[in-house]
This record gives sequence, structure tokens and C-alpha cells, in this order.
Amino acid sequence: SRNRMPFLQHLTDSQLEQLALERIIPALLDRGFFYLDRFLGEAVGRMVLSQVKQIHRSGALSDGQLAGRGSGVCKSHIRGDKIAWRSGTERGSEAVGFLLKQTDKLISLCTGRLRKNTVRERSKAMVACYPGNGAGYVKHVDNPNADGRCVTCIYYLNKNWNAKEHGGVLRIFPEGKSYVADIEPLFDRLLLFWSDRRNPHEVQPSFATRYAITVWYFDSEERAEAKRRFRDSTASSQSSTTS
Ligand SMILES: Cc1cc(NC(=O)CCC(=O)O)nc(C)c1Br
Ligand SMILES: [Fe+3]
Repeated sequence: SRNRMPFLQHLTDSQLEQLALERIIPALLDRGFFYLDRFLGEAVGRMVLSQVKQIHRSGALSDGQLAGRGSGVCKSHIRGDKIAWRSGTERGSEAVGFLLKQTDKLISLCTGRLRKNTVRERSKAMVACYPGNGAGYVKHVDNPNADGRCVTCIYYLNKNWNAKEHGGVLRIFPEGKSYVADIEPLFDRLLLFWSDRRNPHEVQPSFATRYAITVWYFDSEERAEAKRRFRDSTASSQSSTTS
């Protein structure tokens, strides 16, 4: 069918392995984050972008949750992104599915050598769009309280992005380091970073439409422990209400 993916996978499995071993693992160990350009290649990157634009046009993107509990501040000043979750198997999201297949391979190559625990699970893909009204995303940590998320993986889709004019830079403040890392959300760029307190980050105000796809990879042990804590806490709260 027209939608069949041109399986010209940009990086072969052996290239992904070389990338993981020679570049990603050393960077994650040394600095805690890593990004590379031309992850999927022009053709497949464009397919992902066109599918994300279609998701946006179809009105499927909803307002991102508030970072702080409805603190009265106008919503768009805390988080201006509009989001939609995709597993990558939906009609019209085949290219997102292909991106996830590539990141799954890459992450499993990395975490197998980086962590004592395996990374077996991940979230769905979160398709995000900052509408370009000056909204950004306040400085935050993705996983401050051991909810299981260990690697944040963001794929950027913005052609001809000029940070001087459009803003929208992702600024990471690596814990304990004297520098910040400014990452422009460029087309076909993949960014990986530890999701915990090592990497507070913010999205600076964006003045053009800014698309990104984020997926979080879970450390199975930490995820299981977080679920246990959640079960205990809800059990105890139920017991208190019945008593
Ligand atoms: C839903 C959600 C999104 C994000 N996104 C970013 O940090 C922006 C990254 C970028 O687009 O460069 N972070 C958290 C902790 C949650 Br929750
Ligand atoms: Fe974040």
C-alpha cells in the first residue's frame, strides 16, 4: 500500500552497535547525554515529519499537562506543548513505529552495557508540538523520584530551524557540571539523556512551530519498585479511609 515504509533503514544493525559502543556509551558515562544528527536519514525523517504534521492537522494534539499543579500561572507559560501518544502501530503512524524500532535497538545496545538492570520496557511515543507562541517548558527533571524512567530519548523534526530567530533550544543543566548544553531541535536529530536528577532541562520560548517525539525507557527493577510503592501507598490510603 502507499503507506508501506521504504525499509531503507538508515543505520544498519552493525552501524547502530558501533554508534552505541564508540559514541553513545562513553558520552552517557562521561556527560550523561548524547545527540547525533541524521539518525533516520532524509527520506525516512521526512516521512516521520509528514505523519506528525498530519497528527497535528487532524487536531489529535491536546494540551500538555501542567508541570506545577494549576498554580494559577497561565498554562502556556509552564508548558506550552500539545501532545498525543502513539504506539507506532496506528494507521498514519507507521514511520513513528519505525523510529521506535530503531531507538529500541539503540537503547538495548547501550543499557545492556551501562546498567546492572536490563531495560525491557518503554513508554509509548509522545508526539509534541510547541505552537510557536513564545511558550516553552520550565526547567524540570523528568524522573526526580525513581519512577522507573532511566533514559529520555527525543527525536527532533524541525527543518531550517534557526535558534537565534526561533528560540526553542533545549538547555540541559548537567548536575555538578560548570557548563550547560544548548541543543537545537533540528530535523532528524536524536538526543538521549539520563532521565533522573542528573539532567534538569528546559525548553526555551519557541517562536516557530516546534515538533519532537519523546520516548522514555524504563529500568525494570526501578519500575517494579515504583509500582510496589504505589500499590502500598494506595492500599494504605484505602485502609485509612475504611477504618
Ligand atoms: C510530558 C513531558 C515532556 C517533557 N518534555 C521536555 O522536557 C521537552 C524536551 C524537548 O522537547 O526538547 N518533559 C517531561 C518531564 C514531561 Br512529563
Ligand atoms: Fe523533560
